[in-house]
Amino acid sequence: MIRRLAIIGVGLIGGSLALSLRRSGAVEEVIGCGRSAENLERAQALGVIDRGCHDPAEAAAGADLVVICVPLRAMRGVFAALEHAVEPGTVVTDAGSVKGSVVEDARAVFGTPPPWLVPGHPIAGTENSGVEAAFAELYDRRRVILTPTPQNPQDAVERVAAMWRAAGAQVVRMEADHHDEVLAATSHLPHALAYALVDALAGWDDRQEIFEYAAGGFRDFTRIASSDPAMWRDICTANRDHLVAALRRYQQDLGRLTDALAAGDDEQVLRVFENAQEARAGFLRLLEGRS
Ligand SMILES: NC(=O)c1ccc[n+]([C@@H]2O[C@H](COP(=O)([O-])OP(=O)(O)OC[C@H]3O[C@@H](n4cnc5c(N)ncnc54)[C@H](O)[C@@H]3O)[C@@H](O)[C@H]2O)c1
Ligand SMILES: O=C(O)C(=O)C[C@]1(C(=O)O)C=C[C@@H](O)C=C1
Repeated sequence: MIRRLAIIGVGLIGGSLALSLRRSGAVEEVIGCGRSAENLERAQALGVIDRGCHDPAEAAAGADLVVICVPLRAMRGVFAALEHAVEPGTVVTDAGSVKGSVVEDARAVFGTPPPWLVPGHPIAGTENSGVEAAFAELYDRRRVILTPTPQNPQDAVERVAAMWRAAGAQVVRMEADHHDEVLAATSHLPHALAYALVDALAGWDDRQEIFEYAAGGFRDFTRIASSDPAMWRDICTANRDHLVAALRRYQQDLGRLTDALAAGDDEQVLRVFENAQEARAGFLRLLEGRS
């Protein structure tokens, strides 16, 4: 049971966490921290938080768990605000989509990452932002990756893991750089490709006609290009090296497919499509296996 939970950044991710913990009866009181009074009032009206404030230090006072759910660019400022505010026994975690940059931010503010800060990342989300988009089921059977630092005591890591399990998620641990390499391929690359595709087509001369006759395939492929551009700028630049490597590798594969098509190598084109279909079926089985 969490007596007092502080959510810094009450949007899709933080709001959904509060709702899922309320659903399971795992939290007594939720304090929300944000910049705009209007958003905090909305969060309170939606039953996401019990009360709000603007200062992370005030939100953290007396909390047993603090979860930082702000865009990556705001992470360092929140750490600075928490520096002298975290009381003994309080554990802090975050939901940032890149973990190496969060540890770097912690080093920049604290020197050594503090024992009470356990970095984490829920692998769940949607293309919608803000507290209005939050829902209690977001983390059901989804993975949460924790990337503990050498400074973290075991009980702090376990406290964060127990919170995510109470929210419905399955928790795994990983080294931060490995996390960033894997997520570059499965999350950051697809987002970059979706944005790039829609941006490219929007710039073609006959764009009116292109969008006029696009349907389900185009909508499914590009859903994630509706995500918040600033948030994704932060994610892609925070994971620049791994994302650039993934993009270059993908460009090579796309180049080979382009060559096969241009050369009339229909067998090769079919091989690529068959491999992809089989691999995606395996991915869907993996997802179903978790439900
Ligand atoms: N959206 C996703 O699919 C997803 C999935 C997993 C993790 N994440 C990560 O979770 C974090 C939050 O993403 P989200 O989708 O909930 O975004 P969001 O825009 O829905 O919510 C972020 C909230 O933080 C607030 N905020 C910004 N700067 C702040 C500051 N300095 N102090 C306090 N509040 C501040 C914003 O006003 C907003 O209410 C990001 O770091 C993102 O990388 C996102
Ligand atoms: O489903 C979506 O819309 C998402 O973008 C969720 C998604 C992803 O799967 O890439 C996005 C960012 C995260 O850090 C984790 C999950």
